[in-house]
Amino acid sequence: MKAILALEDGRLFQGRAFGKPGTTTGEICFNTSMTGYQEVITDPSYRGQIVTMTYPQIGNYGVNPEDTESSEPHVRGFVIGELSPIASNYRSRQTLAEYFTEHGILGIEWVDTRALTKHLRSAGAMRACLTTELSESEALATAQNAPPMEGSDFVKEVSTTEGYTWEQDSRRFALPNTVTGVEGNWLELPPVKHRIVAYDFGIKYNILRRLRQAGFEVEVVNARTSAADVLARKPDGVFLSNGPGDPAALGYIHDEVKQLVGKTPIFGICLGNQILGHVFGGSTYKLKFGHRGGNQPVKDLRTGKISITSQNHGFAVDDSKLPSNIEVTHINLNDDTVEGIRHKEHPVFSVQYHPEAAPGPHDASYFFDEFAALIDSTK
Ligand SMILES: NC(=O)CC[C@H](N)C(=O)O
Repeated sequence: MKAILALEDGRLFQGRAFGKPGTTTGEICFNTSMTGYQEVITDPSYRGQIVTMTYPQIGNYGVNPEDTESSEPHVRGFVIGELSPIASNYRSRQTLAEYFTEHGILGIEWVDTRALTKHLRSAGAMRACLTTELSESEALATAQNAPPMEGSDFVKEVSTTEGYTWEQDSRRFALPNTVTGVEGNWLELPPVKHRIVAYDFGIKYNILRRLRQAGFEVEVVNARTSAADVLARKPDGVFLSNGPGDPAALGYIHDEVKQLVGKTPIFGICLGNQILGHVFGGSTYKLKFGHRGGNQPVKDLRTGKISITSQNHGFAVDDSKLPSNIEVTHINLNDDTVEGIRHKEHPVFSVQYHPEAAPGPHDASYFFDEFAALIDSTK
């Protein structure tokens, strides 16, 4: 079945549909990761977006139940060069096309994703319509009428309704006995040392796994939980998660987090970093085309060390608006944008990128232990 991808500026692409036929709109963005399509598709931060993968062939290792980053896919649509005709891996349970059909997601293959990505890099992020039903002119009009990403609160769609304590089976990380031949070959989890509350703005499973591996018991709460409610639980610290949409549209969250600063140690990732930017009196702005992929170079300004990092963000903290009690600790070497900040008086720090990887490099994974050390230093 034929599919059309129409960009709001009139650029059109045609290809072959897979997954669930229909019509979908969203902000179109590109991800340069070579592997990890399943983690990308299920990352709640992609809510409201049509994602293009620049890696030419996708789907070759299928879909398995262990590599999801949340309970469902969040991309509004998926654009690729070629859907692998073979899904082959010992953990694969279904093909990507079957998974999309089951979850109602429309994909398009046979798109020149290099041309599309170069177009987005020069023209900037924009709205798009992906359809198997509409004509080219109808698809274009639908893209132009879609709501913009600026001002969108998607956190309310993805945050957990009920609070819960993260339970982790250490065997999740094991290679099965059928591969290793060894009974009980799994990663032992350390004993719980700290108890924290994590705000769920669209949290990825691997953040929860990495926090547990660093000795945290994590109580996950809805994005609307008040600061008073969080403090009443007497946590050792508070974590602010990643999440979708425009960080400037979340005033109700900024107001609560503001009341936590100075009361408890805080660590934020991605949307959590942007929320802290607002809480500290600064602001965020939309990047021309965002950072999404597993090869983003970040410099730690305190040590001079460079990490290759996993990223997924379309907004950034404006360093010119940060007050003098906030230190910019990390910058992106591609465009000098803010990648990490720290409060000079209170135990609060955050990074714009993804130390949990999933997918991507593990250079930055030490931040989970740094949060534990920060909590210890304040006790
Ligand atoms: N991964 C995230 O937390 C993304 C944060 C925000 N939605 C952005 O696009 O910049």
